Amino acid sequence: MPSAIIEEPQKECAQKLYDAFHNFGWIYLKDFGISAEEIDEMFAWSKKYFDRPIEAKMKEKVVSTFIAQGYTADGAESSLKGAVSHKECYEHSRFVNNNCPPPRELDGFKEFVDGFYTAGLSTPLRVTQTNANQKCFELCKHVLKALAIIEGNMDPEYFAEPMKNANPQLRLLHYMGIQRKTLEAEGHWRINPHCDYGLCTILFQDAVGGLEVDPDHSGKFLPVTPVRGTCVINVADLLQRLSNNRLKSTRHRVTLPQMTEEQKRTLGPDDYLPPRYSTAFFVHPAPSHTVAPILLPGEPPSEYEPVNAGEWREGVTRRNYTGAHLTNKIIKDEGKPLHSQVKAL
Ligand SMILES: O=C(O)CCC(=O)C(=O)O
Ligand SMILES: [Fe+2]
Repeated sequence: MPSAIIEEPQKECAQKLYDAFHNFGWIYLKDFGISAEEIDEMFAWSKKYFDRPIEAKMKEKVVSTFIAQGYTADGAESSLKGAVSHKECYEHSRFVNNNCPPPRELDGFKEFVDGFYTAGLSTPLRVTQTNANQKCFELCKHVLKALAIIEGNMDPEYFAEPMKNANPQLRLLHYMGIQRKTLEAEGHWRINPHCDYGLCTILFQDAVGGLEVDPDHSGKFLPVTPVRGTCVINVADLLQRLSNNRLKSTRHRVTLPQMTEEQKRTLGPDDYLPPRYSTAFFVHPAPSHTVAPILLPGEPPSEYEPVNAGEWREGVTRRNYTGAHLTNKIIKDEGKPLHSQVKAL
């Protein structure tokens, strides 16, 4: 039973958020404390990171599915057999970042991306300035609290403990400039249709477009048109399991943006689409946390078994990186489970 008294305005806001997640699976959020300029800064850092030579980035590639941290080259990760996702990305972790470019490579980058996690920690890790990226971790905690207030009569503080040692994953994405005909070919995407596999995802996109969602899993994808100064939040697999399908994991993909004939004519030489930048913040609970479905009174047993969050995450990461369909098997699986490396905060 809820252990705290929730004020009406807070409850009303939580209800709106919950209804949007329940009915659509994803939302746009505005006025959430991160300005459009701060989001621009995020993409400016991304651009600096990806503009470096491929040899430098490959030295920092992801080498373990337990600590999926570092660089992933074009084509090295795909969650769909037979699909090619034309993107490169950089994953940053809250705790272990051995594959982060050193200051001599990219001065200031580590401090910037580290900052996604540091707000709100009551330890020496806490920093006094508050910038956009620190607010991401705070934002995800607020969103989860709002959902807990409404969902299945949960304790509003339900997520406080699993988020304390949580290791959400920050992912900077760069979709290289690409010919239109490549993306029009069967099985080619900027990112193939998939569901995220944490609790939920906070996503920032630039103005290029191409993100689409299929919340009903019916194959009918709708464009998520970029709106400056907003972020998009979508439900992911663990929240679907936890809520016993009351919240549905949102299927999504990135492909050709919707374009008028005029826009197609002005694409430039050889029909190249401009590059696209986005940043995802995948909200995962602490690896030791068990995610078990919450049943409403009288509900029949769930189709979902309880899962350990760390094993779940590692299992999906392994599938995405080492599927037989991928030629670039970069994972050596030599890492130790993350929770055994995390020092007590
Ligand atoms: O780039 C985007 O807009 C979506 C990225 C995404 O879905 C992912 O990385 O899981
Ligand atoms: Fe995704």
